[in-house]
Amino acid sequence: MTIRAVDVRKAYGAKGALVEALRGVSIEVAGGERVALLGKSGSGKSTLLNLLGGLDRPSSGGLHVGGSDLHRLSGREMARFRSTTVGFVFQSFNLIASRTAVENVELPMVFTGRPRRERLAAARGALESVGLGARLDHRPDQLSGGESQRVAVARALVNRPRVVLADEPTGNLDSQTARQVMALILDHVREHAATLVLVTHDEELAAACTDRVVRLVDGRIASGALDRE
Ligand SMILES: Nc1ncnc2c1ncn2[C@@H]1O[C@H](COP(=O)(O)OP(=O)(O)OP(=O)(O)O)[C@@H](O)[C@H]1O
Repeated sequence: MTIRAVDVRKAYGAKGALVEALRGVSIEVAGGERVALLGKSGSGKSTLLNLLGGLDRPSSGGLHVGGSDLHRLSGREMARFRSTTVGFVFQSFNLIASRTAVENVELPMVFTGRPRRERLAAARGALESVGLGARLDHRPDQLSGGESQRVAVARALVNRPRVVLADEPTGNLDSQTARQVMALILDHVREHAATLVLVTHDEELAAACTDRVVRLVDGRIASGALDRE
């Protein structure tokens, strides 16, 4: 699924204390392509990723993912787009503390209308596929960091998203666990010809796991916006 941002700007805060996180970003990522977003802290990487996944809205500019013009969607349509099309993985896992592993993975399926029994079976299957079949009923505080991130990956991928957006997914993991987590994400991307945008500080990870590196500097793209660059 193709992702396209056209002259996207994003400012936070009110007049007088305005932070311009993105200052006119245009980028295209082809269906099935894997792109890394690199840049210094504060350069706008997470802001851009959140806009591409419909977690936030731009101040101006166009965002097109597959056939959807994200900037035109209602809140309800946006929630549907996120749950059916996008899988998010965050550095800090973002699991729901009061829910078990299986309940966390079930959550994105609630919007699909599948019956609960089927959702739970799919959640169990997804956890088994990331090697957590023995941790189904554990809550996040009963899991290690690596296990938590594998639950988060199972949750992100359970609806078979055509777009995977990962924000420093291995930032809190040791190198061996980091490799396992990246392998799970990359296997999904390959198997489903999904589009991957990976935010990272790690040049080596970017080179090993993606087809193209896009660099952000102060809210603008410095290089890599087009695949011929
Ligand atoms: N919700 C917010 N409210 C106000 N300012 C924000 C908000 N989110 C981000 N910013 C500001 O926007 C700019 C870009 O932030 P962003 O998180 O996109 O950068 P980043 O490149 O992902 O950084 P890091 O590598 O540290 O995660 C920063 O100056 C940040 O302080």
